[in-house]
Amino acid sequence: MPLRPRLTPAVADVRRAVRDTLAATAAERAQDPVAPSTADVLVALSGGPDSLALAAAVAFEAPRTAAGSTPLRAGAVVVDHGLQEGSAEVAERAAEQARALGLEPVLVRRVVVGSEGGPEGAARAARYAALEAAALETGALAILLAHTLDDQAETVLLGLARGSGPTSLQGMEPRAGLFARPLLGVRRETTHAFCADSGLDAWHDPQNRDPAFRRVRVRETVLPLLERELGPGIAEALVRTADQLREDSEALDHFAEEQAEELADHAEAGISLSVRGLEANPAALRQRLIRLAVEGEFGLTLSRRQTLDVARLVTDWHGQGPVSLPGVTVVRRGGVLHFEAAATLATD
Ligand SMILES: Nc1ncnc2c1ncn2[C@@H]1O[C@H](COP(=O)(O)OP(=O)(O)OP(=O)(O)O)[C@@H](O)[C@H]1O
Repeated sequence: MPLRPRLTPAVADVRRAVRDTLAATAAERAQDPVAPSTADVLVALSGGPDSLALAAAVAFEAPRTAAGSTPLRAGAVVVDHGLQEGSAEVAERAAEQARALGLEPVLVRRVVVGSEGGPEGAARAARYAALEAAALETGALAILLAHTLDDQAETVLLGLARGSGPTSLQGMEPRAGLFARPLLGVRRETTHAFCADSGLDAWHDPQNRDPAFRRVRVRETVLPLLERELGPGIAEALVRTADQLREDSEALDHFAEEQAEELADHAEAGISLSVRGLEANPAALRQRLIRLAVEGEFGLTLSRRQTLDVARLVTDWHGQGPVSLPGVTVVRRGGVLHFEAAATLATD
């Protein structure tokens, strides 16, 4: 299937969207040109229209992106979750399409999906682990995911419906560690038009239409209803809100990290924070300081409820006992909050 794309508006839009990410990766590669690698970027390809359009745009743009004195090399990874009948054939077909587009190497990785975090969460965890392993194997500096503006808008709306805080409402990050999402500014209809214009025959995951999933109902019913009732541009508006929240949230994270350096004391048993320092901070910073302490010291991510339980040792102090978190105990003693490994306290 040699790709002879017409340069339609959709093809131009998707190609343009990948250029910045590829240029950033090329600059990174040029810093370390002798590092052993077989690919510089990997496209995470499910075979669906979004990731197929991404794969085709990257296949076109990568050889035109200079990484020092050589062009950028792009490969692909297809993860076979082994959950649906015929999944191996779907994965192999996607891999064939990637090879035909000129991506190299193209890896197919079969994963075993556990049960922790529900079926979707477990599949996602297995997929991300396989993608990271593929990057390690090939020496790739970035894994490109094909989430679109519509995916982002759905994520924000789902977060609003759950009453989430800014961390969820800011949606998916354009870059997080190895993972990059170059299509977050591109509408799904554009990736679909890209495939049609380029003669690419995408796979349509039946789960993407199954109304048992909240996300599918948001996509197929809720967002179209909002657009009808409130006017077009709702998806873009939701993403603008998410972008503003991300900016504010990043600023608060930055201030909290600065404060943590002043307020935190590291001891053998764990970490402690001065109550007076926590009191002097507004709630948003106090909660971040608590989360930072627990995450930095014990690698535990606190829910909002757990964070507020700990914060009450500061804001609603009446001599109450310790707060128990998974593997961590938080106790207030002498004007200080002590975060200690649960086992340490038990043997005191
Ligand atoms: N089986 C897979 N193998 C490799 N990458 C995947 C796989 N499933 C999803 N991804 C990557 O994660 C992104 C988001 O996945 P998600 O399931 O939310 O979207 P999707 O509906 O599968 O999108 P697409 O239209 O690309 O299939 C995909 O765009 C793709 O880049």
